[in-house]
Amino acid sequence: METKKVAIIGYNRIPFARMNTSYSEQGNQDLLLASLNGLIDRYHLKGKRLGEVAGGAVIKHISESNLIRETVMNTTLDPATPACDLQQACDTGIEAAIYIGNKIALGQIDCGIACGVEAMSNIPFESSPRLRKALLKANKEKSAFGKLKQLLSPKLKNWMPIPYKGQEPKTGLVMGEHTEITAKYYNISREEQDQLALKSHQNMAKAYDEGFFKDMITPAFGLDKDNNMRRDSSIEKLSQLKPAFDKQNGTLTAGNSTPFTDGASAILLASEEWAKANNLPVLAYITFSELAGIEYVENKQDLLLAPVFAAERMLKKAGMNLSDFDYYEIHEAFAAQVLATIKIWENEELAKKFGLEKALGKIDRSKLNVKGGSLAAAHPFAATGGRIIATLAKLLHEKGSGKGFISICAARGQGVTMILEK
Ligand SMILES: CC(=O)CC(=O)SCCNC(=O)CCNC(=O)[C@H](O)C(C)(C)COP(=O)(O)OP(=O)(O)OC[C@H]1O[C@@H](n2cnc3c(N)ncnc32)[C@H](O)[C@@H]1OP(=O)(O)O
Repeated sequence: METKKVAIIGYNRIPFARMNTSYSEQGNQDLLLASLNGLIDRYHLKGKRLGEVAGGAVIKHISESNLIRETVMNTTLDPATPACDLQQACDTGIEAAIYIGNKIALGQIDCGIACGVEAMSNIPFESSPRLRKALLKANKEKSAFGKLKQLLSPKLKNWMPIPYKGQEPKTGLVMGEHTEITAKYYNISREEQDQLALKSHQNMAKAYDEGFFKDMITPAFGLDKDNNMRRDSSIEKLSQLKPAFDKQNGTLTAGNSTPFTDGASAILLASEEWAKANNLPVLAYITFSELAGIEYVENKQDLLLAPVFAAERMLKKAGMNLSDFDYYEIHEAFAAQVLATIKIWENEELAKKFGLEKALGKIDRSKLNVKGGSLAAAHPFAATGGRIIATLAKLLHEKGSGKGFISICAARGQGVTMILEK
């Protein structure tokens, strides 16, 4: 069976905001709706029935189990547009693009939207198992006295809401603690991390000045720019920040780690035929992608390094070398994870020790995250994939030719890589 080419046709996101700042009153639906509405307006999709909308949020309330469909129903798309919720940690957005892309490739749909959102300011709190049991039992009691007896049975401490900590259940460590181990194990210095963080902010500030984001971002809830991006950062300031996860001997700080973030993004994918029929130019094509997992309970240092293997498998299938690309978009969850990933790809000895057949080639650093990365834009988990794919598609469209490489690491030891081609 012949497959169709998967074209990236459009994009839209809202500005990303540090948690508890500009979007402190908004939930997942509000942010996603703003992002989808911007996309619908820009590409004149009002009233159209699309093949499917797929995406998700990493953290949702119980009432949001059909978040994407619920949000689509609030847009001006034809309500006959079906939708699907996906969740896969920080690779949710890119996995949504792969899901929609595969359906287009197989001819099951001719167009669709891949999207992602994170409303960290409004994340749900969990309740203790003891309290949950008491509430369920109280519900079953017939008499008011019986209900009261059940409700009063849990100790006061069981009534405390349990906040999100982002720990890996299998290790009990948060991602910053894992990445602190990564930095030490792979000898990633504080200075290298701070330099990468500074470059991310400088690149993004330059991109804003040049108007790169003008047709990519729609203002929302009074915010018109990513509010984590700093023009006042410097190596001096970054080097003075205190370690955040290993207070004594750590190198990860608030400056070289992403903050918790609110935001949403969406991209429009289609077959070439649909693009032509709708008079919309193709920005770039998704040509390859790969998902990998990695062991990280014994090897705590490797939690965010699964893209190392994804890249090896993907490049082999594509018949390409890591040096063959015009641009590289590597998700900066932490500067240390980016630097460790690249070090393993580039260093023959380290690559073999890690389990690769051989080193994958060099990355020209002047082609890396040229419009800023997650350290500057910040990182609303499920929305990051859309931001990265959109950025690379626009870069390739402006250049008029070439290839781009994407790498996104995620919690639970998973990672995705992707190739876009003009
Ligand atoms: C989920 C997945 O699947 C995979 C992934 O992507 S993993 C990534 C997941 N993300 C995380 O785990 C988030 C990790 N981040 C955190 O926990 C927190 O942001 C953190 C502990 C690193 C920092 O939290 P914090 O201490 O509250 O940071 P914050 O108060 O904003 O900043 C501390 C200081 O650094 C300064 N600072 C931050 N960035 C700076 C920069 N670039 N330049 C200069 N100064 C900076 C701030 O101004 C602040 O200074 P003051 O104290 O003088 O105000």
